[in-house]
Amino acid sequence: MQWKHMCKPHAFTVHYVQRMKKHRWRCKAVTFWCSDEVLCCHWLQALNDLLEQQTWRPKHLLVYINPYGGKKKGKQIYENKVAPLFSLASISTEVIVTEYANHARDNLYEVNLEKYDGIVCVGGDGMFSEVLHGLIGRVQKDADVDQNNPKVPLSRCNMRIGIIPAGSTDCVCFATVGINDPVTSALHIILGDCQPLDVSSVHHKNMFLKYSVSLLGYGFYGDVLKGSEKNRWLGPARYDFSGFKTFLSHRYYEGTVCFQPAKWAVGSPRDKVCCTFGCYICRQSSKQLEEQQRVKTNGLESNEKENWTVVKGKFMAINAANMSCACPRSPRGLSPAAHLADGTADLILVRKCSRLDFLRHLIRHTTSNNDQFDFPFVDVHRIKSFQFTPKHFDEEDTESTDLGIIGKKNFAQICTDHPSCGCNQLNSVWNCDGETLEQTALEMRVHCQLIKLFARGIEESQKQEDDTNPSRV
Ligand SMILES: CCCCCCCCCCCCC/C=C/[C@@H](O)[C@H](COP(=O)(O)O)NC(=O)CCCCCCCCCCCCCCC
Ligand SMILES: Nc1ncnc2c1ncn2[C@@H]1O[C@H](COP(=O)(O)OP(=O)(O)O)[C@@H](O)[C@H]1O
Ligand SMILES: [Ca+2]
Repeated sequence: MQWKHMCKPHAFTVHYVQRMKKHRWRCKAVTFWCSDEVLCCHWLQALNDLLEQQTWRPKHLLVYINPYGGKKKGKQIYENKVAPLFSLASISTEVIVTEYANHARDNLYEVNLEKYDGIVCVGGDGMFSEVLHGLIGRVQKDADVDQNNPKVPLSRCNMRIGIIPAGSTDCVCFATVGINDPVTSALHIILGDCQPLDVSSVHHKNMFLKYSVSLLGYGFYGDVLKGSEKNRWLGPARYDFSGFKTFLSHRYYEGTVCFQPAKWAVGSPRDKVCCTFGCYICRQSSKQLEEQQRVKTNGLESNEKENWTVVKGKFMAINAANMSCACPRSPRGLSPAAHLADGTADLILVRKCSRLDFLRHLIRHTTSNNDQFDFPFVDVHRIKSFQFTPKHFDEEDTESTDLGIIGKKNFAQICTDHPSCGCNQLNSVWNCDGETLEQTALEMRVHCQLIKLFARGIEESQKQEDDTNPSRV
């Protein structure tokens, strides 16, 4: 709210949020005029008192900008679209434009977090991942939690993160806000929205590798990412180019997947209902998970061996989606019914199939009412953890096999398995929220609601949600 002193009559301006089409929000203003100065002051006082009571709204923010993300417009987007809104809302900021990869992550280990009510990340999913690792790592360090222990319960992060989309895919923003629009994201931050988010930890034996909030994918999405890296100069189009090439190469990879189903979970990956604002399934599932954990720690349940399901095979893709992974390329995402905060991930196994079938499966990601899981070569499971071991995995010789390059000894074997492609690529790489992982054998575990975002999930479409009859927040 802003007040302008005008000689006569007296006036003040209220800025508010208006909902537009397709989850877009805009800041609008209305000016109230009054000839009675005392009455005007009373109104101002009352409105300011109401604003003061909204303690969940941030007042001090720490902002990291990746100037090289997406179309390299991060700094411009922040300065032109976001900073003016923050100053209108009387939010003070400390802005750091990153100078090198991992600058934001390293900085978060040093900075005095108590000075801030939240962190803002201007960039893509890779930049968000950096901030995520900095914040979670910092909180574990302060709480003396060993991140290398895959079984240890992690300490929750209360500091919220806001994402201003300025990257290539921006799927974390799209899947939590409903649109990649810097102004909309800035308004969610200003209003102090809060959306808890599941985070998966990824380990190789007893070594911590990475956290993932969106996609942990092997095979197709790993190869797309790897192939895109040398074409970073193409900007966001590098993924389409690499996607096309990866599709043509039509590789499959052998290995064993073991997973633990999330038995407590209320929903299933084939549900028609999606995760929305105030999601009932997230609330119910996380409550049941907490109850299950309470029973376990109280020793009321015998230490029964937890069920593991084992699937061995030849896979085009193995995708663990912590959230829908909706993005402009795929508006419903890799797993449309996945939830943001239910403590589970959806494990999608796409087995070896023909090129045409794989194309049909991919195309279904782009349309709104087709089920991409409705194929005999696709299985999907709601899980709490999984492990993957590639077939060509030599414990003694991890490094050379992890590079995926076969030695002479194995060559005959790959030629019979893989006659057509003529490549010597045995293993794929993992795509972990847009970063490639060195190791191919790994385990993943979901940590329910480990972090919080300045977002509120996807609001269900309302009839009045159009430009002619907008609704106000
Ligand atoms: C035929 C068209 C098929 C389109 C299928 C689209 C599926 C898209 C699913 C997207 C999942 C996104 C998960 C998020 C990953 C991000 O973390 C991560 C990093 O983002 P950042 O750069 O912002 O930091 N992004 C990515 O890994 C990019 C994944 C993009 C995949 C695009 C695949 C395009 C496939 C095109 C196939 C074309 C076949 C044509 C045959 C004639
Ligand atoms: N100043 C910088 N110089 C080089 N790389 C950076 C810098 N700041 C961040 N990065 C890295 O750039 C990568 C991609 O950033 P991101 O914002 O996700 O863009 P995109 O969506 O185009 O991939 C991330 O891995 C991040 O760590
Ligand atoms: Ca989830």
